[in-house]
Amino acid sequence: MNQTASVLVEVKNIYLRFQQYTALQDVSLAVKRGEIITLIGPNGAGKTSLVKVILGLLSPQQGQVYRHAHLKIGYMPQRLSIDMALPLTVERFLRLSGTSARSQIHKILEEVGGLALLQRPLQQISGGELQRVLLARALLRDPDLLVLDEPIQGVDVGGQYELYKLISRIRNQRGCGVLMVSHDLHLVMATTDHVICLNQHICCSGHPSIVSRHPAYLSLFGGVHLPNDLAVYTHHHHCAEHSITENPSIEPVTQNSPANDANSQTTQAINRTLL
Ligand SMILES: Nc1ncnc2c1ncn2[C@@H]1O[C@H](COP(=O)(O)OP(=O)(O)OP(=O)(O)O)[C@@H](O)[C@H]1O
Repeated sequence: MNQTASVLVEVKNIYLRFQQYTALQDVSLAVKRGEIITLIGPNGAGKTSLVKVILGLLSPQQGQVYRHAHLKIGYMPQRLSIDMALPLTVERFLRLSGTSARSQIHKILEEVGGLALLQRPLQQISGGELQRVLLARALLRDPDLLVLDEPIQGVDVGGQYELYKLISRIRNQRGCGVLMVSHDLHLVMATTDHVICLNQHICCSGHPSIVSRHPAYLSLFGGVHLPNDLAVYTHHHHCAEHSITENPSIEPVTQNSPANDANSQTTQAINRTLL
């Protein structure tokens, strides 16, 4: 079996600088179909910047970005750039992303447990309800890859757990890949396959139970007592556990090769949904 066939996106050896400040150093990762990958790291670690590089919204100074041909991405941004004073129902807001079919909007809102919100004014719904609406918007394109930048913002603790369970259920039912950003590893532990701990570079990565005991993770997020019988994970800076060597169905799209039509359409579609 071709191990690289299910890779949806891959970035290799990314360096990103803002003027003199280096936000990302030698970062590599890949997301496969059916897999949930979580990026964790402290404030300013470069998580959103990395997401934007993957989406094609930021161009790194070095490195390569590959996206599967005709990849459809559903993106849930960290911040909603919309004037909340605008009188906009949830349904109208979802229609702004280009979907006119009412039945489709109903179906997706039902999937995220938000059908009752359909005719509610957007500015009156709670933080947790808004996150479900934003998730619905990301799903409207029937994405191969869901990219969720801090999906639990503004959600209370019980709601956070429910939202992660919902994301996991969506992955199981749709078989899409999920890349999400989180601040709290323990909340996502049960619902993520692979964690990447980022602090400009990749400090450690692997299964959440391993990362949660890794010295680099502990030095960033504070220690817990380790049981003696737990295996110690070997730390690799700049590791790329899903590295691929060759895949004709994966297309390079960064600076050394112009974006093809499908990829530029993806980027345009993402930009449209950013409002
Ligand atoms: N457009 C920009 N111009 C200059 N600096 C930027 C820009 N975007 C991000 N940065 C800087 O890059 C660093 C990484 O920012 P980024 O938003 O990627 O971090 P983050 O890990 O997502 O943080 P948070 O958890 O607080 O959202 C920060 O120091 C930020 O100030």
